[in-house]
Amino acid sequence: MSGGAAQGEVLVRARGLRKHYGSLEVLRGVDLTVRRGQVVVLLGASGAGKSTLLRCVNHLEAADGGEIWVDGVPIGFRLDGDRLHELREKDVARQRAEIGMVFQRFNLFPHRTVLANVTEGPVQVRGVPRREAEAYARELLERVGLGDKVDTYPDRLSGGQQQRVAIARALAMRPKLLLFDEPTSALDPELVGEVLAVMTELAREGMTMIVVTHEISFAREVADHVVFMAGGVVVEEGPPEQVIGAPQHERTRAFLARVTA
Ligand SMILES: Nc1ncnc2c1ncn2[C@@H]1O[C@H](COP(=O)(O)OP(=O)(O)OP(=O)(O)O)[C@@H](O)[C@H]1O
Repeated sequence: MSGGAAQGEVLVRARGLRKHYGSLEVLRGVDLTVRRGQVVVLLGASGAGKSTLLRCVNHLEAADGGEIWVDGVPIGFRLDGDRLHELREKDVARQRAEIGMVFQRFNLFPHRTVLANVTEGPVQVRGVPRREAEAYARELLERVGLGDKVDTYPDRLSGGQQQRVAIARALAMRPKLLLFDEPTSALDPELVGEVLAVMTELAREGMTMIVVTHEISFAREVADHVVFMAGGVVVEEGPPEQVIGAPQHERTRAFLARVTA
């Protein structure tokens, strides 16, 4: 989608990432590289570790081993000269503010208008003046096709509209990276397209994105790079025409046959 992005600088680099819950090893040495402007789609069956990987990139989970760097900054640590220090809460909040996340469930504040849902982060986390945050929020809501819904409350919106508010909310922080965790799987089928259209537009504009989805046509048409995970490891990765068009691994073939059936 992003054309020359393959030559872009590395924005996310994970090396040998490990994570376990009790005796369950969820990530067993995962490497991931995302370049600026790239759209990377993570595919894999339920339990493969995709969400956990996203949550490690976004500070929602701490990895047990390995490293992740976002824009040259190690997640969980701050570099001071050549010394690593554990981040303080404030630093973590700042790092997270630069990474937008859109979840399967939209997690909007029900008692706040659409506009207030979008301005909340910039006003409270970043200290952006409300007037400025509101002007930008209106612009973003216009972009996701909800310019006429600013004063509406979330429960008056369809699932697709709520997810588009959630995307505008993630963009309001002016993130350098957007993470999507199955953004369309809670939607009625007829509403999936409107959310994918917004995501496709963002990809065209050069937003760097990691997307966990089972929407194979989105992966085929929009992704620059597809990563197929199973059992906490990356089984196969490459451009969509390779991983989706001509998968090399039996597990990838079986997965694709199942989701496209
Ligand atoms: N907080 C947690 N505590 C215990 N186990 C967890 C926790 N989070 C995830 N798991 C387990 O880790 C495994 C991987 O989960 P993860 O959500 O990363 O997989 P996934 O590939 O995203 O699958 P899904 O599509 O179902 O979300 C699953 O077996 C899940 O039950």
